[in-house]
Amino acid sequence: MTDVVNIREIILAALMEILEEEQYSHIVLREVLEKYQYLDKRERAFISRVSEGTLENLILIDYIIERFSTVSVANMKPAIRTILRMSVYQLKFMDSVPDSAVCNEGVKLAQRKGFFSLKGFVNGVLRSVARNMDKVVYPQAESQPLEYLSVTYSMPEWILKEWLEVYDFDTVEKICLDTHQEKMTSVRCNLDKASKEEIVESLKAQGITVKENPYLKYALDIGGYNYIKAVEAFKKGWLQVQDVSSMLAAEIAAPGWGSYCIDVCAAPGGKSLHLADMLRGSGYVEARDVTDYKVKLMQENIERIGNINMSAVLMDATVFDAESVEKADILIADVPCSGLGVMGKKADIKYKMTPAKQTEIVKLQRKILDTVQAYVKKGGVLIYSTCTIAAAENQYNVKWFLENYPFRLESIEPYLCDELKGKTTKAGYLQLLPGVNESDGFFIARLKRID
Ligand SMILES: C[S@@+](CC[C@H](N)C(=O)[O-])C[C@H]1O[C@@H](n2cnc3c(N)ncnc32)[C@H](O)[C@@H]1O
Repeated sequence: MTDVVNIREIILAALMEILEEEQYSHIVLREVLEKYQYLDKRERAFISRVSEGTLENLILIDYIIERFSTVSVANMKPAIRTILRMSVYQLKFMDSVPDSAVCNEGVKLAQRKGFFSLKGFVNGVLRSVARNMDKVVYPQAESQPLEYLSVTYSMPEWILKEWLEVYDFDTVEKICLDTHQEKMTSVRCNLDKASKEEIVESLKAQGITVKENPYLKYALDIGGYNYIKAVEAFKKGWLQVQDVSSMLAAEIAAPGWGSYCIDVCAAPGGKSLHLADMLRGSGYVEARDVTDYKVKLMQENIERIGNINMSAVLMDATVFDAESVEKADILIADVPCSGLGVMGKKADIKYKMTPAKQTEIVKLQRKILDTVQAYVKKGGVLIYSTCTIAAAENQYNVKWFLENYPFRLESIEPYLCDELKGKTTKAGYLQLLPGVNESDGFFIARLKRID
């Protein structure tokens, strides 16, 4: 590596932004890798691995630090806390870096950041961790199930408690484990533009790994590419990056020929584009979102694909629009949510979400539903979806909605493969669980207007 100290300084700065300044990890890390494109592949891989690994395992790392530090992690200076965290990640998970190098670099980093008086503290904690890592006693599943799940998988206890109210221990452990697994990317093939064979061939010609998706014939799982915008099949508009769970939302919406669709929280446009493809030039899709930036993002996608009956519209879903009343055959409310179903892709979500923030999100979801339900025609369908596993945002919101508005749940079994049919699908909704299903965590309900 060209300059190990600088590489670690880059990681420290990125982690500080994410953990101490509330920035989103996927944005910070993308910007860092763009900025340091000139570094060699190994150095960039080191930056990604240490940053992402530290985030994914933060609770476990803090647990280890607490065993060897006289100062609690919460009371440390932010830079010292972050140096210890990223160093302990390397000690625990990276055999390729010698312990002595991790300790020395941690101490040098503290010095470079001006903490001369804390050099001894950093050195002491790191060397104790390095010497005694094998002796750390961890919570056991039998005697301390909550602490065991929390420390082993670095999952906040409040989230686990919510899940354990609804699912058994084994299911919760599968969800937790899945957040640490490397994932392939789901893509939706646009079979009107190219056959699946052509798309697979084009991907393989670029050295990309391709796997069939178990739930939908036109979905593929791909891996081993660097940058999606450089993938030929993507540039030609043959495929969209979209998790299969999100594709299922459009499948369950099942727009008929000529349907008018309104997607009230549409950006970046995955489900809207999917609906437009399904309409095959008939009907129309209005893809709305609340910021200029996001509407532009959708416009870019519309232009790349070309020739579709869809427009991107700037509109706040919490503000009533009289012109939309009873206009939609299909209304998609893929509302903002806590995102606990996509933690495997965005490791910091689990630390940034809190019960108070979740309560605010539920209020926003209900406000959006309250406003947009009137846009559904009589006999039309409202699809309510989220990328979370929280009952408060999913099942309880649907229950609240049915108690207050003239809709009923409708079976979604006609739209699902056998593997996905289960306890609730006849009743009209589906909760996908990462680690149990081969998808993100996602919730979909099909609600039909009855008055
Ligand atoms: C879960 S994402 C939607 C993903 C999208 N449906 C797709 O499939 O690509 C939620 C979206 O809601 C948007 N949003 C948040 N508050 C909103 C509001 N008041 N009105 C409209 N859109 C809003 C966010 O900008 C975000 O793009």
